[in-house]
Amino acid sequence: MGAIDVDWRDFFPYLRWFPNKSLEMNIERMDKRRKAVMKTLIGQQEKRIASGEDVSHSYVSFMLSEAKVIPLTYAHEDTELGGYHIPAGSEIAINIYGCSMDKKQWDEPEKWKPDRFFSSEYDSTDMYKTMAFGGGKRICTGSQQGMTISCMAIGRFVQEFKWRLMEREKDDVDTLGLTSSKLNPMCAILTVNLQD
Ligand code: HEM
Repeated sequence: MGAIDVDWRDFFPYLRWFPNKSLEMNIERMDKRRKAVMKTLIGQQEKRIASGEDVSHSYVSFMLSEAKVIPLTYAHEDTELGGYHIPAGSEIAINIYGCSMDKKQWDEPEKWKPDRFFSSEYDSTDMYKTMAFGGGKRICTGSQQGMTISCMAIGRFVQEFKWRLMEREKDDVDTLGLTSSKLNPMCAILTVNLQD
């Protein structure tokens, strides 16, 4: 949640001094809760390791052994990435919207064409194609579960119900923040699909 929260000051770096208290408090609250959970998990794992239990295949052990966890978007030292020179101290934001609209990667990217994923050209298991789950070492650990639940839920909604828009409802999707959201909540009428 914190990662996709938008701080408008990022778009106007010269206004960085301007306070944005609600965002900062929100991030602080999430950070406290995350730290409390992580501290407990790490504590439990450390106890298991100290007792000699073999926990080498656990995710937390892996993270503990590689504990120099590097945020994806901050360059600690001068580095080369994809042929670009990134000076130390730079913050890097990946333009996922731009990647998803890249015509070299996607045929008619602006069109809603879920059928495109039937083609072998678009491998739905290729996590880097959409970056929906992030990437690298900190990639979403629940990606498989997220994919399974989302696909199953959407499939069931489509199979079990007939969908139609409320009268005068129009397709007014627009991009707000970092994700695409409806400008106004969509009102749809669902009826149970009794045909099958
Ligand atoms: C469709 C559903 C989901 C989406 C779109 C999603 C997306 C993401 C994204 C974008 C990240 C940040 C990755 C990065 O920093 O590169 C993330 C991290 C994470 N997600 Fe998910 N996620 C989903 C479902 C889940 C589920 C079901 C779980 C757990 C059961 C989960 C657990 C996590 C955890 C633990 C992290 C932090 C990983 C780390 O920092 O090492 N996610 N997720």
